[in-house]
Amino acid sequence: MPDAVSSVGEAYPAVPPDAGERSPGDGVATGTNGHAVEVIDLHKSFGSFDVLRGLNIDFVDNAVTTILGPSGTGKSVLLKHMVGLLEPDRGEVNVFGNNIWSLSENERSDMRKRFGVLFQDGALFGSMDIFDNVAFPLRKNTEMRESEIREIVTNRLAEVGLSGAATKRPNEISGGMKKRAGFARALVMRPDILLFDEPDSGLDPVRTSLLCDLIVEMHREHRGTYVVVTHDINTTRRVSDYVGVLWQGRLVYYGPMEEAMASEDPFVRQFLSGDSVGPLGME
Ligand SMILES: Nc1ncnc2c1ncn2[C@@H]1O[C@H](COP(=O)(O)OP(=O)(O)OP(=O)(O)O)[C@@H](O)[C@H]1O
Repeated sequence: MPDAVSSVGEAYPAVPPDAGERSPGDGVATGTNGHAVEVIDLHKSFGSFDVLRGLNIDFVDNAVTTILGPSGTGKSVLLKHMVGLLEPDRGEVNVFGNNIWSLSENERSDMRKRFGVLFQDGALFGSMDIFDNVAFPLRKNTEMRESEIREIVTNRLAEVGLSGAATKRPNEISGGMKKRAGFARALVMRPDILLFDEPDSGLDPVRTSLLCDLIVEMHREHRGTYVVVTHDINTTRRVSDYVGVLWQGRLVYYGPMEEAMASEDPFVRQFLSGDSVGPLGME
């Protein structure tokens, strides 16, 4: 297993990522330039539908970047490329300076272990209790003794406020608790990069706020590069260091959170205000 902690730097780079036009191979041969993941000219089509159409975005090491965008614009497809579950038609995804698709299958598999993913519904196994769900990645991917696993899982469950739910099955707990259990499981391998696919979906505003606080707290505690896909402006405001807006398979805005909130950019303004009039249409 790769050393999940040492590769992550301590501070945010002062310079935000370059979201301009680039070609594969540009400036990626050496190191990461403070970027955990670099997405370069990414294209992906399904049949005749061009989903990603030359997407460029870099994810700053140790920062929380939120990706906003209308439904169907390719946010989940982007996350799947980042973790190496989808192969680009064109372009590159470099993780800590390595193009995922230049790696051997074994190396790619090791690379995937540097990611944690929190799916919309927590993606818990219904047949296992919460403890076993959280322990699953450790049992599958490591040689750890059961006593070590117990200690780690107990700590992670305490951090997400689920100590009392360890023996419950997923169908015995609420949607918010499932998300927290999914979060504990995503953290258990000490990932360098954590991907959240709409962590707030299906939660009421109070539980959304509590989950956001937890994301911020866990990031402060464990560090790492967090990428949060959401439609929720309150989530964006609460958790983000940087904000990107995706539309029609391209990045149409990128900036630090405070700038995004004050931005006059028409894409950002329309998304933040939920206005039906503006550049973001149904097509
Ligand atoms: N494996 C696939 N095969 C065919 N089409 C796909 C596949 N995966 C995604 N798509 C299509 O790509 C488009 C973008 O999907 P994606 O799930 O990335 O959107 P999204 O921006 O995450 O939307 P939402 O906010 O609604 O979750 C959609 O039209 C979707 O149907």
